[in-house]
Amino acid sequence: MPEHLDDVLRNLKPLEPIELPLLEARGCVLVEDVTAPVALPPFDNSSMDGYAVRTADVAGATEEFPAALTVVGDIAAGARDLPTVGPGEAARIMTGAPLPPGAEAVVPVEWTDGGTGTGPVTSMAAHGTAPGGGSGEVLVHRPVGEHGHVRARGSDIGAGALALRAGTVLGPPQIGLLAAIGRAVVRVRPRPRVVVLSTGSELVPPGETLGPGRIHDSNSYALTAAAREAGAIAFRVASVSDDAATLRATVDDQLARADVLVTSGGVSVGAYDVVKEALSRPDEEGGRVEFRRLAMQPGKPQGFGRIGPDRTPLLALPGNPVSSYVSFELFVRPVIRTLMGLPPDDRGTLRAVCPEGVASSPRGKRQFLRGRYHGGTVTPVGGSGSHLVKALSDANALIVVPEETTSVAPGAEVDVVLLG
Ligand SMILES: Nc1nc2c(c(=O)[nH]1)N[C@H]1C(S)=C(S)[C@@H](COP(=O)(O)OP(=O)(O)OC[C@H]3O[C@@H](n4cnc5c(N)ncnc54)[C@H](O)[C@@H]3O)O[C@H]1N2
Ligand code: MOO
Repeated sequence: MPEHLDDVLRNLKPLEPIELPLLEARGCVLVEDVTAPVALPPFDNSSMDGYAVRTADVAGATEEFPAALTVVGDIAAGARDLPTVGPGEAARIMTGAPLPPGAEAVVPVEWTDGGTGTGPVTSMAAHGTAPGGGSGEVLVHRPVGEHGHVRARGSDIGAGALALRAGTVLGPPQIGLLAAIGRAVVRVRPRPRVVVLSTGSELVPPGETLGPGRIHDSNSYALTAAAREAGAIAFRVASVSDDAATLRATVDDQLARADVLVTSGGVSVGAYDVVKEALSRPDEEGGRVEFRRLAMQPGKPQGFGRIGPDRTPLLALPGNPVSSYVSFELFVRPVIRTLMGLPPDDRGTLRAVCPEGVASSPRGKRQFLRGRYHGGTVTPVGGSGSHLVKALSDANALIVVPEETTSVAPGAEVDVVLLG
């Protein structure tokens, strides 16, 4: 099984970088060092709604003996023409507004009478209802130190400094930083385009009525959702019936928009296993898919190859719903991550106590049982049947039983891979 993953990832290179608008770059890997063209904050500004003052004017101020200052203006965030604050003066100032010339600090409005001539206030009167707030007199009840409640220019990042290093994965805070320094587009590894195609003449899309012997196509939905969750741009193709020529034509058509192709079903040993039939032969460019049986359960039959003019990777997953999902986790997710320039395995394994144990596991096969993990304990859900989609949806983890282990005693520890 690890050998199969090695084969799948061999010679797989991250996609060529492209420029993307910020929000499209979320989750992508940055490929350039980004420096800040401007300082953050770009100017000294107030961290409180209050009054910009000269510290000497309010030294020793108390509620009993307040400092009375003349209000020389009102400074809202975004203000351009700033009043100069001279001795004995103050300017009413809002959070984020530039510190005016002459002022050295800000006293929060709660330390003042807000210009009301009464006692301490808890807020300012709204400019709309009391437009005179930028004039008159204010009584300040407490002193403030130099730079008090002032956010200094460049205190976050200086102009010309490194904001983000190449290789950073762009999460929401990094996207926010890029926006803050004025970057609208960035150079990143793009999301791979993954085309998901299920096969089987029994398949009916959800929303349509089932006829005799028919089932709803669930794999293409689960796999497309999984590909998107892994970071890909995923397209779901309507299921293809068990006809090799139709399947081959569909796959060839889809190559134009695929960085990766994923199929489900048709890889076992039955008479209608058309994926094998359609993709085993070499294509015009010599690309072909190789089919194998791996020592794992679920997910024993697997196909992998590079096809078409661009040698597009194709992973042919088994049709049983749990098998296809587990196969995606083990093989397709690492492909998507590698193409994005991310480390292939982000899930990791942890140890957990399994109070119920595992009664039996096939010798010589690595078994991936579905489990519910909580606080260091994991409980198997639904048994080993690879048709059990409800149990899969109840699970949040895979319990990994190694090849040489044929049972796990109740209360023993097991390896667990947390899902999603
Ligand atoms: N004689 C043998 N039979 C089987 C073997 C074997 O070694 N010898 N292996 C079994 C294992 S293990 C698996 S896994 C499956 C793999 O079969 P295929 O990949 O050929 O898949 P299908 O036969 O097309 O379907 C299997 C099963 O899954 C259902 N299915 C298929 N596609 C979907 C879908 N899109 N949504 C929901 N369900 C789907 C399908 O109806 C079948 O029930 O082979 C075993 N057999
Ligand atoms: O490998 Mo099958 O995938 O065991 O059900």
